[in-house]
Amino acid sequence: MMEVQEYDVVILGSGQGGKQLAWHLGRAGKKVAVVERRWVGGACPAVACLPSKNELWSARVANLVKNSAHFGTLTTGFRVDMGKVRERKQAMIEREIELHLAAYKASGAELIMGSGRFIDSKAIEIALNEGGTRIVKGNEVVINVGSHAAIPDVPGLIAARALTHIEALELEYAPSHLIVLGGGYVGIELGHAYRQFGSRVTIIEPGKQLVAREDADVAGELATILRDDGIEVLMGAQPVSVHGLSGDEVTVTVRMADGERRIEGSDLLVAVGRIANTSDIGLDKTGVDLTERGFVRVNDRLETTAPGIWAIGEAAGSPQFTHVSVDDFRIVRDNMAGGNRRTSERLVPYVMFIDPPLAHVGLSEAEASSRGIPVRVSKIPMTRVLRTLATDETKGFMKVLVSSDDDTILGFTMIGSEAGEVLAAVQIAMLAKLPYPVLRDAVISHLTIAEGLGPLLAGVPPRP
Ligand SMILES: Cc1cc2nc3c(=O)[nH]c(=O)nc-3n(C[C@H](O)[C@H](O)[C@H](O)COP(=O)(O)OP(=O)(O)OC[C@H]3O[C@@H](n4cnc5c(N)ncnc54)[C@H](O)[C@@H]3O)c2cc1C
Ligand SMILES: NC(=O)c1ccc[n+]([C@@H]2O[C@H](COP(=O)([O-])OP(=O)(O)OC[C@H]3O[C@@H](n4cnc5c(N)ncnc54)[C@H](O)[C@@H]3O)[C@@H](O)[C@H]2O)c1
Repeated sequence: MMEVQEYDVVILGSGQGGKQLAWHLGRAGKKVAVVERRWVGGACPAVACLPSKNELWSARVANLVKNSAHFGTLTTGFRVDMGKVRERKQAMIEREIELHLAAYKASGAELIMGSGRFIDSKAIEIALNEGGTRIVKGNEVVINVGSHAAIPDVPGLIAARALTHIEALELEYAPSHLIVLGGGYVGIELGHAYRQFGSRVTIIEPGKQLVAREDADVAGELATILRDDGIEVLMGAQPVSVHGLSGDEVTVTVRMADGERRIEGSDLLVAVGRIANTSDIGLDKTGVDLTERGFVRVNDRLETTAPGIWAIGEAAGSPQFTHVSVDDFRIVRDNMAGGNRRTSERLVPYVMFIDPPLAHVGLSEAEASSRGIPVRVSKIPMTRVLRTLATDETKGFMKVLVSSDDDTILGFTMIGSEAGEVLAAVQIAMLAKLPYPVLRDAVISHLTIAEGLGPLLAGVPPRP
């Protein structure tokens, strides 16, 4: 019988919240093990947020150079070196790995590289990457195994060896024509980046709008921006078959309201959502239940249905953002220590990093309406923000929702230059429960984008 090594806490998956918890508990003197099969710091710094934003930044530079004559800088032709783009991204990932290893070492938490699977309620057998097996058991266990890209059941898609975000971030060429399945976060961010690198891009979205959770005016503005930049956006387009091979020649047939259409391209990216990595980790041995969609069932303290087992991040069905997984860590940390923090009490912002970005926090108009919450709405185009006169970054708008009952800010959405930074200012006002006239009348530096909050909030209609 193999030795079972006992720990105070075992964390399965070095995800965004789990690693923070490991470092915290390790520093506090607990005996902690983290089991990670592939990426030292989880998906975000290896194959998701950081590498994608790194390449998106390179794409923005390419776009600025392409348009530099407009700003008075003349170049004698330019070309994008995708090998160099990938190399810069890879160097950042290597630095991240070193930083993560140093953080593990400094905290005293043990990182075990291997694939983990429950064999008992709190015991995990690890197939070690270096060969061999270990069994670790935690007094408490945390599941932080994340998710992977879903591959829809479309005939010919598997044979076409389509890219997911992982392979798309490794390309050493800009595809001549990239076809993207999915008009969500990954498809739009990477599709837009490759357009800026010079690819022809077609985005195929079965829904009636892009980014389903946003208001129709937001999704419409986004589609306009993508189309103005030369991206073909097909909505209400259901992929029915795929032929050929991504990286060579690939054809996607879609069914649309007016019949079938064939799109011929060179490369195919699949970005249709995520599936939790929960199917093969032995949860049947634990008493941990899953939801119908395969996420670990948790309460809003992030406790699973098995005592002493917690779940964090995407595997727990939390909103699919790194900052949410990190907040899950804070909730589990405090609840493990006897506190009572809840996921239902938090305000979750998010930013889609296209150029210009889309940022949102709080209620949308559609949510307010479906929940019967009366709101006052103000919206201004980015052309009303004085800074855009200087930068020519005039695309997009700002929109704010204020309660009709009092002066509370309930929601904010912006597509426009620096949207993510302006978002944080509004989010802080919301957290502080600042009545909107206080922010409206704040002295905000001229000539910043945030200055636009003045005219935006001045446009809030009076209380009915
Ligand atoms: C292309 C892309 C770009 C993104 N950009 C952003 C962004 O800009 N901002 C943002 O907030 N979010 C972004 N996200 C989302 C963000 O990456 C995720 O929400 C975040 O990484 C989720 O973290 P997590 O804690 O759930 O786990 P993850 O970071 O997914 O980590 C889970 C870890 O568990 C490991 N694991 C799984 N099963 C096992 C097992 N059986 N044994 C051992 N280890 C296992 C995996 O290898 C992985 O390392 C992006 C996602 C993608 C795909
Ligand atoms: N900037 C960020 O914070 C960032 C960036 C990337 C990803 N993410 C996170 O990762 C999550 C996953 O991203 P994603 O883009 O994979 O999913 P998504 O849920 O954002 O979008 C998936 C899209 O694919 C469409 N779709 C579904 N089935 C399809 C099919 N058969 N063919 C074509 N399209 C289909 C859906 O209608 C939807 O619009 C995001 O929701 C987000 O939470 C965040």
